[in-house]
Amino acid sequence: MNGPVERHSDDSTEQRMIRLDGVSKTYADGTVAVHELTLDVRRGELVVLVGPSGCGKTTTMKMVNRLVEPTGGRIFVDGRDVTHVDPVGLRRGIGYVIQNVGLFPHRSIEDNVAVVPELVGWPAKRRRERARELLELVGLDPTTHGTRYPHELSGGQRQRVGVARALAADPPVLLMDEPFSAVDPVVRSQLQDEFLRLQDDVRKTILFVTHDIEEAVRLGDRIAVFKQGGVLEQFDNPAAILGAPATDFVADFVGADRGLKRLSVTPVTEADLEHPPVVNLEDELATAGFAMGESNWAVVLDAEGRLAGWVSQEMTTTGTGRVHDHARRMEAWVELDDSLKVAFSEMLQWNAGWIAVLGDGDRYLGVLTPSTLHTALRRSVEADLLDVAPDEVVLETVQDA
Ligand SMILES: Nc1ncnc2c1ncn2[C@@H]1O[C@H](COP(=O)(O)OP(=O)(O)OP(=O)(O)O)[C@@H](O)[C@H]1O
Repeated sequence: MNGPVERHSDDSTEQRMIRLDGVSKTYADGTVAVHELTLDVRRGELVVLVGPSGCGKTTTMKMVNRLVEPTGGRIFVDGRDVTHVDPVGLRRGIGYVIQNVGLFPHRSIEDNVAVVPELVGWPAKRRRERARELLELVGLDPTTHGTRYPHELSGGQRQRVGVARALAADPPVLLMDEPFSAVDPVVRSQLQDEFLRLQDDVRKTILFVTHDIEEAVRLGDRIAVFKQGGVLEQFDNPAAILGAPATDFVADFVGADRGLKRLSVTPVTEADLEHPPVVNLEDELATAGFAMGESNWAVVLDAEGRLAGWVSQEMTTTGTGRVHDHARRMEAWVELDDSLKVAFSEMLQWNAGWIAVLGDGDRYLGVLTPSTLHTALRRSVEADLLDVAPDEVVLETVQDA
């Protein structure tokens, strides 16, 4: 394996919202929590810090809002060196979400969300409107939940309030420290989905800490993998972390099943698709049978090129009339850019030997089979290893070996 890598592209100064420049932290007792860390987060990007317990993730994050003072190096937020600015003012411009949220127990949910706007002197009406708007944004009903107290909500709902509170003053930067780890796996997965949708809307610059590689892969635009002593082992996009771990430590950390994890970060592309015969709903069965040639089945489209179903060669030889009298509906489909994981679970759910791939609002593009799905996965792994585009990869097959 190669040594640690740090890949950057498009790194103009305006692009960088958070920059750590050779930052270190040695605690008073001599513990080296972070060692000369250089790392940046681009505007609107979500970077996940991941690594085993005690590797310095939380320390790194807390140095950005100065809850911990670095012992070396410099930190920039939006181009400004924040190492020596007033920490209280700094923190007002940086949203902070932590595990177990830390809501004020004797304040209503609405008031909890409005804490920062209150601190910075917004009038009551504006605070209330903002709180209600944010509760809605994170999937809570302001009328039902806004007047309740923290203990009257579920753990997942409290985490949502934590996110709403962090967004209240519309800070450009969010720091999130294991925000979803105190809830059960099902709620956690829901919160992650909602959070991704929310981030699509609000596009904040986010530094996110977790010790869970699955969460990192799901949420991160880029992932920084740390090992003990706050040493950065690899900083790259999820596909590259899974497909081409830079060190043995990263390979161990992401796990032997990284090929499977990779399914969730590899999108279906047009190059992966097969193109079986296609017939039209209005075709005569005989014409359709002829168009199928040697194939046992064909995809059926309507007049606008949308997926209508499928028809078998046998139906065309035993039946009469037109395709639409015999075609079967096709329930198993995905959209272009869905992940291979979504495609694979769709195949399993419908027990289907192939699934249709649609793009551009319902337009049929081709099909994906278990074998093309496997090829797509191998191609994306090879592409990362060779650092080329996926369609430039020539895969060896067992027959070639
Ligand atoms: N206030 C402190 N004084 C001394 N050592 C500390 C202090 N805070 C953290 N440490 C030590 O610094 C190292 C990094 O801690 P940190 O909390 O940053 O790790 P982490 O990666 O966030 O861990 P976890 O995943 O368990 O939260 C650990 O060895 C920890 O014991």
